Amino acid sequence: MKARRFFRSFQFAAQGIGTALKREQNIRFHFLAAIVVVFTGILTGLSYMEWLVVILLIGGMIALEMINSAIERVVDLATVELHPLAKQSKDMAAGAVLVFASASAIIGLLIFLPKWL
Ligand SMILES: Nc1ncnc2c1ncn2[C@@H]1O[C@H](COP(=O)(O)OP(=O)(O)OP(=O)(O)O)[C@@H](O)[C@H]1O
Repeated sequence: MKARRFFRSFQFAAQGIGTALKREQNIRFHFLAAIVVVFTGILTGLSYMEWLVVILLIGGMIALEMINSAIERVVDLATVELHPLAKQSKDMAAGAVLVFASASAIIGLLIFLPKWL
């Protein structure tokens, strides 16, 4: 019974990923970018620790982008009218994505650049 419940939750989560991929261009872009980064990592040759960091950043970026999309949907569901709190909520969520993306880009450069130069 518990295993069935767990499987159902897993199915819903997979549906969420499918919906995000279908409906959100940003998330498709992040998946594509992740594939490019993994191939570049294989060609460049990363250490065990560097792979751990890269995988963490890729997973974190996609997960955060999905949370951002989820927040946008909840806000749109809560109000169709313009509201300062709706704007703050959407903009903060977008800001969180920007913060993580900037940190990921800097870490990516710190990992890859020394190997290429
Ligand atoms: N209900 C609302 N009330 C006030 N401001 C809003 C509301 N909905 C969106 N905004 C603001 O308007 C701007 C543009 O929002 P818009 O809806 O175009 O994009 P988004 O919903 O943030 O993202 P996406 O384009 O990916 O759907 C953002 O600053 C957002 O915070």
